[in-house]
Amino acid sequence: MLRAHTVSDVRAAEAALMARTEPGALMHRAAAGLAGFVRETAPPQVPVVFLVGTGDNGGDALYAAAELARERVVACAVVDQSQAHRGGMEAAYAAGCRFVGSTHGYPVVVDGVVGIGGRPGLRGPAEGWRAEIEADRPYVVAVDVPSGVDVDGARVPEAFLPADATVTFGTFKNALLVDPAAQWASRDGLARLVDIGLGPYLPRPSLEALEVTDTEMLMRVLRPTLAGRSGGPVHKYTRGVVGVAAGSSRYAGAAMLCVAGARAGAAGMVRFLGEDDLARRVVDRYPEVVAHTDPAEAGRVQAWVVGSGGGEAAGARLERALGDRVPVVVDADALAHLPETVEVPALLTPHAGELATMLGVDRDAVEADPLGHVRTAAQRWRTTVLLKGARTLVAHPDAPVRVNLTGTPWLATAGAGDVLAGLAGSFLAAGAHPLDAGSLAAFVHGAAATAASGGGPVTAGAVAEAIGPVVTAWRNGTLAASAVRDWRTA
Ligand SMILES: NC(=O)C1=CN([C@@H]2O[C@H](COP(=O)(O)OP(=O)(O)OC[C@H]3O[C@@H](n4cnc5c(N)ncnc54)[C@H](O)[C@@H]3O)[C@@H](O)[C@H]2O)[C@@H](O)CC1
Repeated sequence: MLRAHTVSDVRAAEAALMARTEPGALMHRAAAGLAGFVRETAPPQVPVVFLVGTGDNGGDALYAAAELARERVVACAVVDQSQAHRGGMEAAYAAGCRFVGSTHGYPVVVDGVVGIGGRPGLRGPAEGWRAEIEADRPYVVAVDVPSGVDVDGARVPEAFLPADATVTFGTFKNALLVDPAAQWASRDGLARLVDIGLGPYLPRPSLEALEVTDTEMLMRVLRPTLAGRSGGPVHKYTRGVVGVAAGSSRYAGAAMLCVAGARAGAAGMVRFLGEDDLARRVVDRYPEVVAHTDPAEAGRVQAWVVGSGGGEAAGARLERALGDRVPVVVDADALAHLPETVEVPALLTPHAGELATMLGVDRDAVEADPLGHVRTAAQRWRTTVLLKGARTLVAHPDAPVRVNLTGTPWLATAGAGDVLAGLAGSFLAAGAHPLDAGSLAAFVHGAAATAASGGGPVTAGAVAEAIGPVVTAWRNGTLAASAVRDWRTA
């Protein structure tokens, strides 16, 4: 798992580690990692300017500047020379760095104005540098975090310094993984992490993200299928049955796509419950699905998916599903019918607009602070909430929030959410905890979209078709990290 920690947890871990290391050792490790990244990014003939603030973030920048000044032209623009890191300033002078007041003429800018000690926003000369950068468009490398962002909340104020890449130290920070701040931290989607030895001193993370190397959670959900001799015989019922009560005559496609997601996942069987005509069309399309039109005759399921394209029937369907006392995915129209308390293990899957309605706030407020709002909803219903977005979040009231790092902007397409809900339902039916079902579904869904897209437009149906091969590759260890996401920006 990739992990992010809060500022206070990073500071506590740093203090514990510093008590056992030479003074300045951590800063030198950070600076060496930063200098190494700049070296990889820009050839030696490219001059670099370092923006230096008054704290240790500026200290990292100064030592990296000193290291690189032996190889290339390096300048430092310092917020306040009298308050800058003393050892770092001496090293930069001794190495022959130029001291300048502007970023003009430097194709690479390293932003060491503030790191985790910064208050959101920019002040003093940094405001002017921001304007210069906006005009000149140099390549900006942020030190630890882009200066001015809200590091724990991942929100962005009006004034901050967007980066093309970020080099971070010890662990990820929330602002590097969660939008909107994460959008401004790196053009290819993920900050570079430099190990400075904090690992053993870090507590439970604030955020976690599944990676291609994390097959353990997937294997747990596949266990009913792969149990073999120790687990007894395997048949479709032991793998789990997922019930899909989705779609309406108006949104027939939602039923198809939700079933497409459900049948591609871990469950052994899909039951569909819906209107006569729709049930017939689902079976025509997917003959392996068992369809019912009368709720009283729908057999047992291990999990329900309710609401995708559900129209007016969504409320009644949700009530009925909750009455079955099995885990449930509550999607789209059914979210408006949530009871005050949900008594079964549940995964709520709103997008920003639906979450805003659930919480009685504006959609803009959710988009400006998705992490805060998904946490609020998880607490409010004491259940797992999956907030769909470019970086989908899955929050449970008692666990680190999971952020999904797979996918492509092409996945923002009609019907993709229906596929996700069905897929999550199949993992629930196979016995996964809602937090794992949601995180696995988001991971596989994003990876399938990336595979199906190949860098261009993709349909929700094509995403569903790509799920099986992605699960197979993930299980077999042949899923490449570079193949699960495509976040290149223009
Ligand atoms: N905590 C750690 O484990 C490590 C921290 N290191 C570096 O140290 C940084 C944290 O250093 P500090 O605690 O000194 O804090 P920062 O350097 O992030 O910022 C604090 C300084 O910036 C000023 N400031 C605050 N908000 C501002 C704003 N909005 N605009 C302009 N100036 C502002 C403050 O007056 C203070 O002087 C990390 O981000 C990282 O770069 C590294 O040296 C390695 C280890």
